Amino acid sequence: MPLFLQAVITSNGVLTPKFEYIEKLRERREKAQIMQKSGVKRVLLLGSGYVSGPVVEYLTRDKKIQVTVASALLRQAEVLAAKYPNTIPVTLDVSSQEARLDSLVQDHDLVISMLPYSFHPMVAKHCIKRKVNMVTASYLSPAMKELQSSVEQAGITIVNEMGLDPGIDHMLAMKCIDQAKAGGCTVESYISFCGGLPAPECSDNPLRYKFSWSPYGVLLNTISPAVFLKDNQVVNIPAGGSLMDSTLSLDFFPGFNLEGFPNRDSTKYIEPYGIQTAHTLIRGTLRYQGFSKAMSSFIKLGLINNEPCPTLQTSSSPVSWKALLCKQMGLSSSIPQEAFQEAVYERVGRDDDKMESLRWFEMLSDEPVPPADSVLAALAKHLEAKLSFDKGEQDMIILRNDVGLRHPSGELETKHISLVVYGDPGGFSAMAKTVGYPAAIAARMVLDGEISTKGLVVPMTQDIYGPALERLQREGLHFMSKSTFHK
Ligand SMILES: NC(=O)c1ccc[n+]([C@@H]2O[C@H](COP(=O)([O-])OP(=O)(O)OC[C@H]3O[C@@H](n4cnc5c(N)ncnc54)[C@H](O)[C@@H]3O)[C@@H](O)[C@H]2O)c1
Ligand SMILES: N[C@@H](CCCCN[C@@H](CCC(=O)O)C(=O)O)C(=O)O
Repeated sequence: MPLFLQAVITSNGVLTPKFEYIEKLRERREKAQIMQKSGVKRVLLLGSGYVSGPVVEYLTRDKKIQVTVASALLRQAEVLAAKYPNTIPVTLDVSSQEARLDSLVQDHDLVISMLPYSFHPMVAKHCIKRKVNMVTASYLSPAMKELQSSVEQAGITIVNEMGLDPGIDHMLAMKCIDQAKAGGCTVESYISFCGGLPAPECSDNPLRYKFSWSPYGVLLNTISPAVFLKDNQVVNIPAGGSLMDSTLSLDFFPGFNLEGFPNRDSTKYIEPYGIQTAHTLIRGTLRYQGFSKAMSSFIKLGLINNEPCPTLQTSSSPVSWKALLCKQMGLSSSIPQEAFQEAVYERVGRDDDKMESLRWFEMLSDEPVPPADSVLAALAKHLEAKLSFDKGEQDMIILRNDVGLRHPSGELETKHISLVVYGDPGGFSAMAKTVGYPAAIAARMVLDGEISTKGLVVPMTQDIYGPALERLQREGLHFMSKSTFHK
């Protein structure tokens, strides 16, 4: 085909002759090279998913920052980059193109990894090799901690846990704890719950949930183990699904119908928060009531399983949900529908609501399972298709920290610190704003030398949380604080 007859759909949806498109890309790259020579800072953003938008929006407000958005999904990176100046989309699969990752890292002043968190240690190794600073919104995992001394030796900074939860929760906690200690108080308890939710009017599905961040991550968290401290007792919840049976109803905002369950190992924050005096320390996840009950049927059917599943990997002969569930229960897929439904009913504890939920998700039928590497990845794709936000629908985030403080007078005060944010219809989601802006603010602080500590950094010190919380307020995130006094 002659060159002028070839066309591409560009990120703004316009059919553009291919040579014009290539010309545009060439112009953008040349501009980037000129900018590099004129003191412009170059930021490599890895990942263009749910929460990446505000990162680019915030950074490119400064004309002296150029952002390269790299993603395995080029189209997704293009759509994001097209909205902002000085932003170049590139394709990169970090699992198969490590040399390309390395050369991109070398070519930038700072890397922000918004990839699935299992990739961060690999990215960090290239940042260490190329002495380039890095920011993530993810937990400081054991694999990242192993890199502590190499990060220090390389003389670079890696900021971790700079999102919402973890992120804003830590910053609000530490601001309160530091101020309380300065006033002579002792911290007796810390209870923090955070949830990414649909706005209440968008919650009409059996899970009362819609995805505002990685569906795979949301689902995987439901079988995580958890540890927390309650009245000086360490409580352990084993991995594999008991978490969804450890739900309690929460009424700190009585107008919302909320439940919560513990989130990972809360006790590991006793030391970094400096609250060895606390008898209770719980970090938890918030959902609308009904989530954990509906979710537990997926768990009971063995669907939250991330082991490779070769039968699901091909799209040529798709498996049906009925056949997959039969396999999970050790039944023949030719079993009559009635007997199949009875077996499922038995497996989910003879609960009519759970059956209704499985029917709503079309999982008791011959509906095909999306091709994926594992049963969990297939479920994530299936639910994402059914539980994404429609145009005009809003998500919300709720974050609530309750900090019990004993005053020198003996009086007990509970500080209730809350953040409630709604997504902008047609704009950024609440989750994207509350994860992307903290990460972008940290990136600016590193680029500007405001964060200069070398090694693995978390936002728990006043030099970081002070300016970061102030800047987040300027982005429209309003923190509320109230107190209750007990005799
Ligand atoms: N701290 C918090 O409050 C918080 C909240 C939400 C998300 N997060 C974290 O932020 C990160 C981004 O979250 P998200 O919801 O945008 O995730 P997402 O799944 O929507 O996006 C992931 C991005 O990575 C890209 N990607 C996946 N595999 C890749 C590969 N092999 N090579 C290159 N690109 C690849 C995808 O194309 C996508 O652009 C995740 O690590 C998530 O756990 C933190
Ligand atoms: N706990 C809340 C808020 C979600 C924020 C997601 N944070 C991720 C961070 C994972 C990481 O990147 O290390 C999580 O899994 O908790 C909810 O579930 O609605």
